[in-house]
Amino acid sequence: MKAEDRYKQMAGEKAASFVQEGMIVGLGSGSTMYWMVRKLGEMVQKGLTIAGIPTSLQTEKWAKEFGVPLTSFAQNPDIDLAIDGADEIDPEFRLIKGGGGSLVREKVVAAAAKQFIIAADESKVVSVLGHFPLPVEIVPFGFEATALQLGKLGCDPQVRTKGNEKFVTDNGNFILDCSFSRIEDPVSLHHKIKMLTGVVETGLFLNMADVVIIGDQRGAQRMNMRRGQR
Ligand SMILES: O=C(CO)[C@H](O)[C@H](O)COP(=O)(O)O
Repeated sequence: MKAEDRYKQMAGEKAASFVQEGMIVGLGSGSTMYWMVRKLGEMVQKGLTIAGIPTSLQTEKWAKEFGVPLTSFAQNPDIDLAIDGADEIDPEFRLIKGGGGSLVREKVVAAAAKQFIIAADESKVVSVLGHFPLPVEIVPFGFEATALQLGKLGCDPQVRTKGNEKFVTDNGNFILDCSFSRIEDPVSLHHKIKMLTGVVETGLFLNMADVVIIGDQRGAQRMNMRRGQR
């Protein structure tokens, strides 16, 4: 196994240890979450009673495969704990997410959760957000016009593709990947993008993460948030 995958496994499994008896758990998406969901499956086999709300169809499949019971917002609109991965994490725990294309469901679940934990390998920690192209989910109708408006904010939006086709999210939408290089003011950028007609959601997760667990060569440890920022 590559070092990066081992770090993801360590971080994902450590995040699973935060889950307690009786919790409703938001199950994030991406390869780090594979390990988290797998670990939860083992914990359930040993007697833990929980129910998960998956943030993607892929995560739902993993949960079923590993025997993690699922529930829905209709039955449980309050989530005790959401766990997810990230594409970039800055010192104030601001995130870029959506590399896997599940950002809308991930954000809905995280916003409904009392606590939000991020698990990632060390490569995701950055001093300034923006090197990873910011995913923005948009409705397909008139996406060319939405892309034009987004470009005026200082990026060159690229429609995400899968093979020869446009990538379609679990919500039936498209994703524009927007390279800004350095996002100096994530709050302002998020609001500007959200104001554009046709935009569903941005991959900027601001003031949401409570705990960040990073896997590296020393194991999996909690990252300290830079003080005085929230
Ligand atoms: O935001 C996400 C999916 O939309 C993922 O959490 C993010 O892309 C990290 O993925 P991985 O754990 O595979 O590195």
